[in-house]
Amino acid sequence: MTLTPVSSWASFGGTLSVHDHESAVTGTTMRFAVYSPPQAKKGPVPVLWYLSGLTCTWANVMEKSGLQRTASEHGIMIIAPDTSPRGPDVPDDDAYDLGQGAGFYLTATEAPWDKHYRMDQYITRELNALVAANFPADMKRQGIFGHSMGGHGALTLHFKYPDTYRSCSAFSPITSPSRVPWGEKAFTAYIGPPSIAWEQYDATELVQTRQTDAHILIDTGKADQFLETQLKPDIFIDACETSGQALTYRMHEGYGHDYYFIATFMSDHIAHHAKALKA
Ligand SMILES: N[C@@H](CCC(=O)N[C@@H](CS)C(=O)NCC(=O)O)C(=O)O
Repeated sequence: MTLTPVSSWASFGGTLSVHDHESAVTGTTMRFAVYSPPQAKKGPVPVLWYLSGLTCTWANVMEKSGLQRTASEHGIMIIAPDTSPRGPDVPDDDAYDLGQGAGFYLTATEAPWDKHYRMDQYITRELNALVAANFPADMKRQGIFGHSMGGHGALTLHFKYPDTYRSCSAFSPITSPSRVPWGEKAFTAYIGPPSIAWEQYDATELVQTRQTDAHILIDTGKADQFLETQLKPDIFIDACETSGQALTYRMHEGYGHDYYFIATFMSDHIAHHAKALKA
């Protein structure tokens, strides 16, 4: 698998680089970014995956969250994949919450989405192998976090692959997509009408049977415009209490759904993963 370099910048003693590659899983050219900390010049470092939200690419978190400073201090590599396959031949929708930019980290089974939309397989298998082969990454020490739709992706991939993604956190995640409009719309389009298949992509369902040894950290703003309609923290908090999943869920007065909020708490999240992965 060949990587095509797109851009590269020095940052906090490390390197932020962007790469393209042909994906056998999505059948498209995929783009992702890597922040490699200075410690990676001496040997493999822990890897932290950041899954972005609706409408985003690799760029939002790398340009707006300021993660490079703390990732550099802790010696953590950060990988930011795209949020969907893209291109003129990839099905799309006029709405921002379906199609390109809205892959929901699942494998679509419904036409026309089923040909390219396989973001969970892309991230857990193909991009994982690419990172292992091309970067000084210690693949035995991986964590995962994300925002909104990407927070949902991080939670579900952690519950499904706890031995791969040993630590987990999220900013303003959708925690029960089966019960909210964003999820209902995307799941119906990608995997068909409500069925047992919905449960395997729903963090609130997964935590009931697949609770892990990790301590999950979640931050959400009390002024988030999606709080009551799309995020519904209480459903997930209750499910974690019932199943015994360790969770710290912090609600922050005045903060919204944006990267000003994420930037405020980014260093806490990287420190949380560094501690769990013993960076
Ligand atoms: N722009 C959309 C909302 C999409 C949105 O808020 N996306 C979040 C993730 S769910 C985001 O991170 N947007 C990009 C950014 O803030 O840089 C709308 O019209 O309501």
